[in-house]
Amino acid sequence: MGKPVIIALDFASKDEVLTFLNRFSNEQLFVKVGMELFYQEGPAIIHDIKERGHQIFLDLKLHDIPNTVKSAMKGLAKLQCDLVNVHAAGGQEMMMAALEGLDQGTSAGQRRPLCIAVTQLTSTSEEQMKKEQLIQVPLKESVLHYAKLTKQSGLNGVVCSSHEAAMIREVLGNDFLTVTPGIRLKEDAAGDQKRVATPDFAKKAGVSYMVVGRSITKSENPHESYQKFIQAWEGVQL
Ligand SMILES: O=C(O)c1cc(=O)[nH]c(=O)n1[C@@H]1O[C@H](COP(=O)(O)O)[C@@H](O)[C@H]1O
Repeated sequence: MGKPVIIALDFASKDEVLTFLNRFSNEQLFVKVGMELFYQEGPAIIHDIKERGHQIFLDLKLHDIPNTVKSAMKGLAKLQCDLVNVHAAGGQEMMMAALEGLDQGTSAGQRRPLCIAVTQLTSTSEEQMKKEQLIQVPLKESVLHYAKLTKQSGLNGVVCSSHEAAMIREVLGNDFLTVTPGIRLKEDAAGDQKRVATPDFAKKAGVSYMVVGRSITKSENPHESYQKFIQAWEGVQL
């Protein structure tokens, strides 16, 4: 596995992204392009980032009828990102359609992007889930249910919080990816995230990749902040 940190490039323009990436000119990063950036800059931004040799998680969280998701994924596969995602709440048929689309859009000799599914957003609390989604089981049970459905659908892993990662690994195996946002150093503000954890907690839980946005991108010294997350991870001996 490469770097354990996926940096969320939640910027509104290509200029801001390039200014940010220039601070890391000698390093190969794993970065995430989400809705904010992709909706402003379109597919061209993927080419710009790939040109610099970084790995890309294209986080568009597809959630629609199976046919629409399949067609969208067929197009997204052509961008040759490393990782893409959907919402598990879209259901098994939709997740299988996503894979079919990715397969169709991947040319011979190219590697199909890995595909993971969001279980419960890390900005969702158990109380909120019960009240707003009318899901009456504990949040961990809901996350595990979605993770099982995701695996049954043939996907490569899930987005969850670090608090559910150990359980998912135990039930679904070490090869099933757990990608966890809501990562903060002790001194960082949680902001809108509800299920947060530190990098050392994440490592002990067996997380595959930590997603970190604002703690790095809004920092006065992003390079130093990035290193802090890497060092905190590497400091934990399992
Ligand atoms: O799929 C995601 O990446 C994602 C899922 C989730 O449950 N929670 C979550 O925060 N994210 C993304 O992870 C990033 C977290 O950013 P920060 O809260 O700034 O570290 C954002 O880009 C979110 O869109």
